[in-house]
Amino acid sequence: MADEFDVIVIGGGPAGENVVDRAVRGGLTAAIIEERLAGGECSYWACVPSKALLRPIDLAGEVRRVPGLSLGPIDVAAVLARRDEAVGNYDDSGQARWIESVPAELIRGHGRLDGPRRVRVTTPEGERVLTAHHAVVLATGSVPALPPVPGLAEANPWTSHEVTAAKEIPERLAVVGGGVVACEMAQAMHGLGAQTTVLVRGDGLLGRMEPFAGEMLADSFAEAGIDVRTRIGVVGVERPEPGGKVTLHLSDGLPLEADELLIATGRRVATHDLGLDTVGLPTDAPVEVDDSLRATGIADGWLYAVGDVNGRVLLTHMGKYQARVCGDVIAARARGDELPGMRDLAGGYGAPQVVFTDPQICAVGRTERAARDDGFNVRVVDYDMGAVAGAYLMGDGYRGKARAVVDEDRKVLLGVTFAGPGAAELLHGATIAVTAEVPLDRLWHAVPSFPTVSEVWLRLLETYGL
Ligand SMILES: Cc1cc2nc3c(=O)[nH]c(=O)nc-3n(C[C@H](O)[C@H](O)[C@H](O)COP(=O)(O)OP(=O)(O)OC[C@H]3O[C@@H](n4cnc5c(N)ncnc54)[C@H](O)[C@@H]3O)c2cc1C
Ligand SMILES: NC(=O)c1ccc[n+]([C@@H]2O[C@H](COP(=O)([O-])OP(=O)(O)OC[C@H]3O[C@@H](n4cnc5c(N)ncnc54)[C@H](O)[C@@H]3O)[C@@H](O)[C@H]2O)c1
Repeated sequence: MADEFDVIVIGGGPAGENVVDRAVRGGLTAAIIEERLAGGECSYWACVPSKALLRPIDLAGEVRRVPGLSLGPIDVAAVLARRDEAVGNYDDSGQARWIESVPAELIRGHGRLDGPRRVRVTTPEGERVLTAHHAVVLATGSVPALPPVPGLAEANPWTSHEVTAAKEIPERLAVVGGGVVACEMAQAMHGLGAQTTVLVRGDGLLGRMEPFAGEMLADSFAEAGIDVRTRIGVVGVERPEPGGKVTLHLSDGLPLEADELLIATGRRVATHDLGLDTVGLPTDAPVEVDDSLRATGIADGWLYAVGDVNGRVLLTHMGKYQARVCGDVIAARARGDELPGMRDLAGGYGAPQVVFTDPQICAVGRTERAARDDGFNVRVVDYDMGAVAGAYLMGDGYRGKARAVVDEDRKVLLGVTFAGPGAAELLHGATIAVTAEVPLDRLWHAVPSFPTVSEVWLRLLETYGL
């Protein structure tokens, strides 16, 4: 006799956990299947450890900007120990207790679809076959992708997994990629003592954001001594001794030697051995969903996908948001409401994101380019954040820049980007303004406190002409 649940979730990361929470709140029974650690990539090998490694570097930057404070050398062992604490020493018993408290059943093992509404789980004790009354939700996340460079796989390079769990800081680190993982981890490893070279295939860092953000970050990296090389490819890799020195052959013809190599060239969805073929879906592509997070092309609509695996936005907070929508939708449909109101709207506005480098790069909504490509009547307003009184008080030589992208037809914000120290906490105001489509003449009455960096909002609106 098969085990039966109202909802079965495959993948116990932040997205999967939030589906279970919402579905159970909606009166359903649920099971969640996890093959590694409950809490997912985010808790152990991504967001949490990376931010634990970056926090001291961020703070050191702040201290350097304020006269009268002195900074001793960073105690690397203490930083790594705090990182270990932040990831619960790779023990998920706290998360497992939380799942029990929902209440939901945590099933440890590898889950795969086995035809409509059925999930086969390989557990340490043997095989279990589960049946879902209402829904199966895929929340299996993503894994690092290695480009097909000769010698690379054999060189056993670091990916985000190894760098966030580093036990030692390499003397010389080569980083391939110019995206968020490359930038954050180059900043962290350099700050902890690695001589760091970043090899970027494109023209600059953070190519999906406003160009000034990547330029400011590249300037800051150069000042700090991080060597950023753009328009360069890796054509071959050699590592004769496992764990020994690694030589990168570059497209400019010059070799680069390093003690460790970090590949940060993006991710692919975790759909390997997930049984997608048993329900007629492609096995190596993101699981396409509609705005209620229901997989498209499935008869009876019992399959959903949330988080990285649907390829919409690879960010924890967006995966959790999708999960809340998805859990509520499943519960509503189970009650017989075939057209529940909940929909993923936020993704369409442009997700908020903070890159935790120095300067912090924060953005929500559309960049100028994306807004123009989408056909909006765009006006761009820029302001030097260093000219705001609150920024001066934050420290000497505060440099920052803000950009607002305005829809001139509706007089609302389409996107906002801030680049500057401590800018992360400015972002949510922008997220509210963009998502709620607050009219600019109404936003004008949201008075920022003096002397905070938030006064940049006032200056942006004045520069616009209000
Ligand atoms: C270095 C790094 C730093 C990041 N920092 C941030 C950040 O600061 N902020 C942010 O918003 N995002 C950040 N991200 C992105 C974030 O980690 C992901 O968007 C997030 O983890 C996605 O959550 P998820 O639940 O979809 O998947 P995951 O967190 O990947 O969890 C999926 C879970 O499913 C399990 N699983 C997979 N297949 C199966 C199976 N067949 N059976 C059973 N279990 C399975 C996996 O073991 C895993 O535990 C970062 C990513 C990286 C790599
Ligand atoms: N603070 C945060 O919010 C945060 C932090 C880390 C990661 N993340 C998320 O995790 C996801 C993965 O991050 P990522 O940095 O791995 O991916 P990414 O897609 O952001 O960046 C990948 C980079 O690698 C480059 N690249 C791709 N293929 C290459 C190749 N063959 N050779 C050389 N360069 C190549 C790309 O041009 C790009 O610069 C992102 O979507 C990101 O949003 C978020």
